[in-house]
Amino acid sequence: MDEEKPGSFTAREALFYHETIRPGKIEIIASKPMATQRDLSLAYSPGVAVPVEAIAADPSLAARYTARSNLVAVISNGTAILGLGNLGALASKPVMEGKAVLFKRFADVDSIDIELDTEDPDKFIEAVALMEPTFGGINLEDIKAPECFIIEAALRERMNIPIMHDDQHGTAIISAAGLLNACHITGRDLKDVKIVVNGAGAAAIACTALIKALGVRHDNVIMCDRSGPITRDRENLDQWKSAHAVDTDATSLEEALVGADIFLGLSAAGALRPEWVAKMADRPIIFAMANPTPEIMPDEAKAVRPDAIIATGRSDFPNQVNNVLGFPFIFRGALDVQATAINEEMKVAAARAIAQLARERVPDEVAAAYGKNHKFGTDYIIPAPFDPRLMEVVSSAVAQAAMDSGVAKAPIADMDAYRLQLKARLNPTSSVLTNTYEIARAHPKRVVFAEAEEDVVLRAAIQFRDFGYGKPILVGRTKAVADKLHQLGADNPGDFEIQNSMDCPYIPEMVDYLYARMQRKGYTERDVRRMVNQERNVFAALLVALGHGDALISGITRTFAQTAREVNRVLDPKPGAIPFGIHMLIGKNHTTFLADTTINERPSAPELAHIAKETAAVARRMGHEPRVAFLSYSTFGNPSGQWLTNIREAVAILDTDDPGFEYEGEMAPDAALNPKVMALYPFSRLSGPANVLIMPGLQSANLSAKLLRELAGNDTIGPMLIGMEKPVQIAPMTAIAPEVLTLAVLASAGVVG
Ligand SMILES: NC(=O)C1=CN([C@@H]2O[C@H](COP(=O)(O)OP(=O)(O)OC[C@H]3O[C@@H](n4cnc5c(N)ncnc54)[C@H](OP(=O)(O)O)[C@@H]3O)[C@@H](O)[C@H]2O)C=CC1
Ligand SMILES: CC(=O)C(=O)O
Ligand SMILES: [Mg+2]
Repeated sequence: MDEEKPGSFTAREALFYHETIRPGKIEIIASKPMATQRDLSLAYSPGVAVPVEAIAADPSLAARYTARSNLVAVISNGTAILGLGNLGALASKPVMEGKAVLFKRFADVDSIDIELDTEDPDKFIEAVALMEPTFGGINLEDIKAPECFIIEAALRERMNIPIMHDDQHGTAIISAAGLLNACHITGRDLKDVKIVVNGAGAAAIACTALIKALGVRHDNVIMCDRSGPITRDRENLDQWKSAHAVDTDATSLEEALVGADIFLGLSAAGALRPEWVAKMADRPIIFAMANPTPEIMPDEAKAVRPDAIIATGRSDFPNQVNNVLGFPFIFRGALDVQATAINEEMKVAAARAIAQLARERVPDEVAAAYGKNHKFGTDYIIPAPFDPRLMEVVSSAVAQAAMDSGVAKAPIADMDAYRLQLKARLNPTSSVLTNTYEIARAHPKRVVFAEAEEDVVLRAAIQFRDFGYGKPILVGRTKAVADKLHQLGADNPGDFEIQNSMDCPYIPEMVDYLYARMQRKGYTERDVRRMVNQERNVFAALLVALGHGDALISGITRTFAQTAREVNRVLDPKPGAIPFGIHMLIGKNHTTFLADTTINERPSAPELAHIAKETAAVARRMGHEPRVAFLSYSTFGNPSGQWLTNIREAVAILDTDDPGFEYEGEMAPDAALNPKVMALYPFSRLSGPANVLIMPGLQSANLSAKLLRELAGNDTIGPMLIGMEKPVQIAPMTAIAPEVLTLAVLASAGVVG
């Protein structure tokens, strides 16, 4: 590979990536504790004998007591590594490790690579078949044709778990999805299109079979291999190639391409020349899918045919048609229903689900990951691999098709619940917030977005409306906001309520209201009028104060302190309340509330007690039974120190108030969170690890929230502002649209505020 690859990486960087941290790309992590003698006894001898005997008596229990049902082998012999050819089993290992990582990253499927050093299909088949007890599924990879067809067919016959040769069927599903969409965009009907397929190996044969099953006519497809078009009169064709032979006068790829609508390349780097592309039909569709270097580079094709839709297998160009969009999600769905096979119905369902997804609005996580706004069209015919919706949409479609076609051993009873579970599987935040989203949807409120001219805010507001969480009220210059709504592709942009302080009918009542509050603080009516007209947070807060909106979200364009100051001119704390902030930390298996992370520098004992009660109430509203720990560097007086008094007094206040939840303190984080350390304090009133942590001061609180996010990889929501008379949320200036949306939904659902 060249040393410099424009816009992406050098060969040295690729080697460094593979070498650094630890060699390779995977490691195995235990899913159970293995810290004590007891853990050892349970996990290994003698405890392990119990599940052994249970599985011997009932093999289906392997799904319950072992990792098998979520474990897929990626198996190759290295005879067709990407488009690099037969470089042997060992050399294929980086690709197979990579596929294993993609299984985990995109669909939470555990996966291990296996490289078999044989080109003999019989030996390969025997080796894989013997591994059936180990795996819930087998993903065959980079095995050349025609051996791959023999191997896959034999294994499907012999084994009772899903087997898929990814280069055949994964690729076929994705390219079919891309093709459906490219034809839709160019106004073509599959039954009329003329296609040239270059390559007649594993991927090409399977892709061609699938598009024919979807309606492309046999005689409209010319397949070429290294010797040119595969015609009926060619000799020595194997059964897989001859199945796609046609009668044609074309004697070369170049001739076959004259007037063709579509080029499907599954062959080798540079196999397609620009001058041949020039002879294709109007608005040609070019899928140059050879990896790592396509049959033609997109800029070369565009130079001769600016009207073309171009896709490659690579992630550094638009339209990545690559089986990574398929295999993780196809196996996820197949494993979840314990499918005995991956059949045609499941493949077609996956292809249609992927094609449909590309036509829907792209969420902001994806726009943020790719640094651009994908919109269905020439440069976006297929979803991007980091699109978090893929798992929910594709896996559920595959699972449903497996059930409908009778290959599911464990059908799913509640598909809606399964979809939610899929969504939560990669993103624990979404499961933690499911309730909140439902509450917001059930009682939609009017939320004022104070900074609607900002892209992130406007995207959040659009989704707030489109997902049915409530009615956004957009504050900004009317034309600027309206233009942005068009730019961002909002549906029915005219339906949004835009409030502009320059022409707002509520200005007189706003000025009266604010003047009454500020006249004895040294402000003239004119000062107040200017403030209402010029300070968007003041104007937005006034909309809420006067009942023209129910909640307020701001924070993107000013610091937290400044935004809070402006809002405070208009809105007061709730009677008797102390405003403070909560960060919610979401890990894979825990949700923790941390307070006050935002406002009170050294809270007094009554303030700490108040913060504890309010935070416990928020935790409960979000579905968590609160166990509150007042944190300190000291656990029950050890070591002693001068800063403990107000924490102890706060605990004493709760003792008197009997607040109806568990609390304890003062304690260090390990005594609050680690069961073994907790056991040293049997008198502690916490029945389990704390999930609400009341911090002794702002320094430690704010630092902890940020450290836990940066170093421990927790997802963080917040700060969530508590204690204002109307729900107000102030997003961090660095927030992206999904974070703004979450805060808006939390405010609207009345869960915080
Ligand atoms: N984007 C994606 O997701 C995927 C892309 N691919 C790519 O598809 C290609 C083929 O992979 P796979 O099917 O697994 O491999 P195979 O070894 O099974 O097949 C290779 C095929 O390509 C043909 N071929 C090679 N060079 C040329 C050429 N210059 N002109 C015409 N045909 C040629 C071979 O012809 P012959 O039969 O005459 O030897 C053979 O039919 C690879 O580049 C691979 O990276 C594969 C899977 C997924
Ligand atoms: C993507 C893939 O599987 C290949 O190129 O072989
Ligand atoms: Mg492959």
